[in-house]
Amino acid sequence: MLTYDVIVIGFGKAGKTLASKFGAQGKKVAIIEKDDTMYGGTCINIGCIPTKVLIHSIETHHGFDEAIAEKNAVVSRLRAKNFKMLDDIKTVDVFNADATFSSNKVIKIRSANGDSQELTAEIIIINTGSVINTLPIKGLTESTNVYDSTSIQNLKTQPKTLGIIGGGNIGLEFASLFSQMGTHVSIFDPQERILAREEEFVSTKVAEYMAKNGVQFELQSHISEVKNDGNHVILVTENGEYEFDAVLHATGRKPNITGLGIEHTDIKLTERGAIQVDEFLQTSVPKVFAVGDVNGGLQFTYISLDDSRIVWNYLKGNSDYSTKKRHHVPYTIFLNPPLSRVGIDETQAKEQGVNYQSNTLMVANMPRAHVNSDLRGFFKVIVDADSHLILGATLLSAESPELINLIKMAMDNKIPYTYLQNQIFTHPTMAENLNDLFHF
Ligand SMILES: Cc1cc2nc3c(=O)[nH]c(=O)nc-3n(C[C@H](O)[C@H](O)[C@H](O)COP(=O)(O)OP(=O)(O)OC[C@H]3O[C@@H](n4cnc5c(N)ncnc54)[C@H](O)[C@@H]3O)c2cc1C
Ligand SMILES: NC(=O)c1ccc[n+]([C@@H]2O[C@H](COP(=O)([O-])OP(=O)(O)OC[C@H]3O[C@@H](n4cnc5c(N)ncnc54)[C@H](O)[C@@H]3O)[C@@H](O)[C@H]2O)c1
Repeated sequence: MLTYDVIVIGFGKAGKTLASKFGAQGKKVAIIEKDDTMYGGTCINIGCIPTKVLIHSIETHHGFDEAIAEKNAVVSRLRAKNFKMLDDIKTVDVFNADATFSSNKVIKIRSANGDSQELTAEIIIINTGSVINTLPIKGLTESTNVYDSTSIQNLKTQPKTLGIIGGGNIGLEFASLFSQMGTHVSIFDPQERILAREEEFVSTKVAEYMAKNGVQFELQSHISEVKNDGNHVILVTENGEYEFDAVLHATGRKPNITGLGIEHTDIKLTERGAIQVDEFLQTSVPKVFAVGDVNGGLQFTYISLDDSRIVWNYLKGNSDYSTKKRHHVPYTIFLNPPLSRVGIDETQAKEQGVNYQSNTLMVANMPRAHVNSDLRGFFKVIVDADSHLILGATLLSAESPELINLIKMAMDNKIPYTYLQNQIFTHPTMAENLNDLFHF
């Protein structure tokens, strides 16, 4: 049995950050990653980074083959860099093996060649991420030319037509990507409108821009079967049959606990199959933590990173910050133009009975938008009319993924909107429009 100070299962954002920090302090750390194409985790290898390289490449007028090559180059570079970052630390051992709990504090690791050994540590960090939620639709897994968010990134040729099952973050981002390449895309989703959690006019505007790129929406539709006709894929719905060169299914991701041997421990699961944690991400076993997607929280890389901060501080005896104190989590869906959100929107302000004011500014009225020759979108904010604090913002525009972080910072630091109204901003930028946006 090998004894460590800390064992990390999974090379995701939180796990690698903690392994690196403990290693830098001279702690003996084992980090176990079962897949040698996944050093750095989902984000770097099959998630955020490759998808955004593809989007950026296509938006800067590269073709399909070039975009795929660029994506492969970036991913290989970052994967190698991530591996080296930990492998170079003397007290950190990186194992390429499958990890399973034998008991609360003992992990059995098995490498591809069948070798196995047992490891133990007082502190164990579970960072096994999430896996694709494959719906039990007849023929979905058996049909050819049907892809998930990972396999579609390795397509050899650009499909002329693409059907997408699921109009969530992944479905919409791939729809935007492929439609900009000239592929005819159709999105199938049971909901009445895309982005159902956003205000209706946001959904309408996003749908309008996507439709201009040729995206078709098959909403309130239910797929009963997926089948092949030669090389084509047929989606069978109550409204008829639809034929495509390729189909992507993207209907959510679920915490990855398969094969972890949770049944050999006292770790509890939530009703939804995530690892149950407290506000410091500690499981029901003391000093065993679950960080990132596996604990059932928001599935973003920056949440996994924030989880690592909470665990790090907690283990250093600082319990000032916890998930209970995590506020104003922003997000961006990388469409064209991108949609970025933080805080509450007007519908939620009304529901909460807040005395609010709202303001909307159209991108077409912004000088920088004319420089960029992109007049699409709007900025909308909600403020508290009494305290002057910012309650939320929805930005549908170029550069919104950067701008939203500025608004989040103002919200976190309780900076009143009047400050942004009178702040000096460089010109011509999209940020300078915050002056007018906060002018009520
Ligand atoms: C297509 C796509 C696009 C995305 N885009 C964005 C985005 O733009 N922005 C954003 O913030 N988020 C995005 N996300 C979400 C983001 O990627 C995830 O929330 C984040 O990567 C989760 O990280 P994690 O720390 O939970 O673990 P992960 O990075 O998922 O790492 C878990 C690791 O554990 C390994 N593992 C699992 N089980 C075992 C075991 N038993 N033994 C050993 N190793 C094991 C896995 O192989 C994996 O490498 C995207 C996701 C996808 C799929
Ligand atoms: N930009 C980003 O930050 C980013 C990008 C991609 C993914 N992600 C993360 O990855 C997670 C997973 O993304 P996702 O798009 O798979 O999940 P999601 O939860 O965002 O969307 C799932 C979609 O599938 C639809 N759906 C459910 N059942 C269906 C059915 N039978 N037929 C057709 N559609 C059906 C839902 O209505 C929903 O629109 C996201 O929740 C997000 O946290 C983030």
